[in-house]
Amino acid sequence: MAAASARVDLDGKPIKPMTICMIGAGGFIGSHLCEKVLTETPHKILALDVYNDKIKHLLEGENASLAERIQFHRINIKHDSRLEGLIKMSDLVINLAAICTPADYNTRPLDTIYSNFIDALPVVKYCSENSKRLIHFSTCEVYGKTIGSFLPKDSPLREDPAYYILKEDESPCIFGSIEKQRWSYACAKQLIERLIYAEGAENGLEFTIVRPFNWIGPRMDFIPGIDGPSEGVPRVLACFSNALLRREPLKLVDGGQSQRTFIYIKDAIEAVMLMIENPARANGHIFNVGNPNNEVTVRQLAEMMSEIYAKVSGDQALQSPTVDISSKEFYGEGYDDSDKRIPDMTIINRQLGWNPKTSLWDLLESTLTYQHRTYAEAIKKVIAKPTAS
Ligand SMILES: NC(=O)c1ccc[n+]([C@@H]2O[C@H](COP(=O)([O-])OP(=O)(O)OC[C@H]3O[C@@H](n4cnc5c(N)ncnc54)[C@H](O)[C@@H]3O)[C@@H](O)[C@H]2O)c1
Ligand SMILES: O=c1ccn([C@@H]2O[C@H](COP(=O)(O)OP(=O)(O)O[C@H]3OC[C@@H](O)[C@H](O)[C@H]3O)[C@@H](O)[C@H]2O)c(=O)[nH]1
Repeated sequence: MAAASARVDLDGKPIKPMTICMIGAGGFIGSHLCEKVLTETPHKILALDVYNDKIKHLLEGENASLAERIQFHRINIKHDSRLEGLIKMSDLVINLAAICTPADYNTRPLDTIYSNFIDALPVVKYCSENSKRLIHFSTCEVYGKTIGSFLPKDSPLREDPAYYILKEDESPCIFGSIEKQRWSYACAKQLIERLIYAEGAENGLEFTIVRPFNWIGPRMDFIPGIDGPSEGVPRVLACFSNALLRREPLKLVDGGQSQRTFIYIKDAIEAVMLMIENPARANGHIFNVGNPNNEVTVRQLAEMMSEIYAKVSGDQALQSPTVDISSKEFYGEGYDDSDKRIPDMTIINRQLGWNPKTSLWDLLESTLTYQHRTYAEAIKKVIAKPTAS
């Protein structure tokens, strides 16, 4: 791979091939990161996960030169003595492993807290003790609610970006009360961020923390009843895709008034690659990774997805494409929500010169084309099957 080994970093220095221990490599983000690393760099991957369905095409791929640089280890990091050895064999550790679907935060708060804090502890410890660089995946949810959300509805200050733009080094983390168990995830992620930061300050751990802002694209989560449990509740992209595939109305939680900025997974992966290959610029930093230009309310997202799905599938959109549902009915007791999430891009721009490219319309069009191609036939078969009475 002569071309790949001649690659240089942002400062013109040659990038040495490395071995990356990727924990949670079998998930949505991990699968895209594995693909990118294998196809565009000479690096090797030790891929750790309990599942590998989303990276099977890389492990058994027709392309042997890719498959020989990735080694899958079926490991649950909760209890597996092989973890430290694999970390020791690596130059860089990337930890993606987590329970990260909101339907779990208030219904399985213990699992959520263990997964996002306790289970991440040994990873941080082994990295620190063995002087391994760590890229840890946190979340935009650590910001919680915006300051603006506490102002009166008609306050002109709500229009002032100072009250809603989320900055890594300035914004506070604002969560709801303990009864609102939605925040169990954000709180666990915040504490592991603080621990990693402290390991950096006191023991010299080389770290980068990533705060993803709603990354979406192919292979995200699962379609209930097809490649995941029928009663499971994935994140919004898969919930809405499932409804579109089944020709059912899209459910808007509490009227779909919450706002999100969505970023195409392929844009976001470019940012992670820059972090991987530019340690001098990325170490010691926390990075927002999102697309501030792609903001919509959840209602607008539903309307856009309905329009685009009609175009890619050739089916007419439903007469009433959405239906309102209370958060209590949809998620159960203890749900709460982030009102608005716009990332400030100053730090990632300054350190890595990165900017997202893909518009919301374009990323939904390519993602829904994938969803239709992957699931439409399977859904038709399930719908056609008579149900047992
Ligand atoms: N997708 C997003 O927009 C988003 C947003 C914010 C934060 N994040 C964070 O990014 C990371 C990856 O998210 P994702 O969207 O790819 O989620 P995902 O659920 O698709 O991937 C997580 C992977 O971790 C694995 N895993 C979980 N616990 C494990 C354990 N004990 N041992 C081994 N493997 C384990 C899962 O099997 C899964 O394959 C998570 O830490 C998540 O909190 C993602
Ligand atoms: O069918 C649905 C699903 C979801 N929603 C709403 O859509 C919004 C987005 O929901 P998502 O399931 O994508 O999850 P959220 O954006 O709330 O949280 C996510 O943020 C970043 C990551 O850390 C996690 O992946 C997850 O916590 C929420 O307001 C939710 O209430 C619906 O209105 N209908």
